[in-house]
Amino acid sequence: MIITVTLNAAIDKSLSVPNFRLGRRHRTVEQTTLAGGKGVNVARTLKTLGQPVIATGFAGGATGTRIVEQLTSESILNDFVRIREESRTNTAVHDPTNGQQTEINERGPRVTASEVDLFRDKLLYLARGAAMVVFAGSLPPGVDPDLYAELIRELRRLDVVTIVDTDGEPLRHAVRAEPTVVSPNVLEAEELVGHEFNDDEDRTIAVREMRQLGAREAIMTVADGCFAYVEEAGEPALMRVRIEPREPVAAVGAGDAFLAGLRGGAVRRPVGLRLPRLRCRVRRGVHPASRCGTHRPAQGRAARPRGRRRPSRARGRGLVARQGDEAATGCPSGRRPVCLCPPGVPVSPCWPRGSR
Ligand SMILES: O=P(O)(O)OC[C@@]1(O)O[C@H](CO)[C@@H](O)[C@@H]1O
Repeated sequence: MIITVTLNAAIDKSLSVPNFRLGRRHRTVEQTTLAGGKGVNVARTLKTLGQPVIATGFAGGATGTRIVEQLTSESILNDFVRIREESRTNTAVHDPTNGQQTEINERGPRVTASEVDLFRDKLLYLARGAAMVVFAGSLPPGVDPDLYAELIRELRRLDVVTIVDTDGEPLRHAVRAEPTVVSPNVLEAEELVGHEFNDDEDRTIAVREMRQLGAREAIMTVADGCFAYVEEAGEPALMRVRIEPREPVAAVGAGDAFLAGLRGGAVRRPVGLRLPRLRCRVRRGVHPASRCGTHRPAQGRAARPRGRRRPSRARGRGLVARQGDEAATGCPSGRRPVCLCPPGVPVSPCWPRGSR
């Protein structure tokens, strides 16, 4: 189970306004409203990918009720703390003539100390059945900027993976609490490390710096993918992942969907939080026998003699290929891989021993 935390949930209003100009009156040609906030968007994508997920956070007033009802109508499990003040509405204006988007986010409701206490209790209770908690988005007024950091420390004690995507002071505190992954966008990352990035070298240095600040892994999203410093079989690995450009459906929440896809793939794998090797420029190549050319099994596990394997959570859940699964793995050499591909990706072919 993955839990997503959205302390400043919103109704996202997206307006399509051709030839949008400041200081003028416009009429929309299209408009949509959707329950949002970064954690809610992550939950929606995880649900679409078939991952068990619960969305939590604060929801207040009629807008809060609307957020909860909309999530429920989308069959997204949710358990929000109801607060006295009204949840916010965020507005994005999209101009189809030039593709530009202008976003205006409200600050959100004032949350009281007792409402924060209720949330803390709820999260720590839910986390007992969770593999991962994703903290995403801004904090509403009244919430201590240290809250994410405090919860990350608590969750580390429960052995729960923590992912943080926020900005400003909450991000600075959170990264020092040693989360498993920190995942800001470029602007948020520049603010965190304290300098601007002019080229890819600066961006690569930045993900390394974020790791030095405390995060075990750092992933910085950019327009065409991400820069990442992650653990590969226990070793740190720097990666530049490029994603093929696609026709955008909506610009709001693209980074949240990216994070959900990446983490949804990682949660089922027993060790580390590996990036799928899709279109990665990595230090080591992909084995030529690879049918899909993108995946390989966990190193060491396939080579360990039978009977001496450490039990893994994923294997216990029957999520990885085992001895005798030739038909499933399509392994040409007869060696059985332990496939750690992300869900939804065909089972990886064999990665012979010692070929790395
Ligand atoms: O004000 P925050 O919490 O930083 O961001 C909120 C927000 O802009 O982020 C999402 C897109 O990433 C939207 O659903 C939402 O309105």
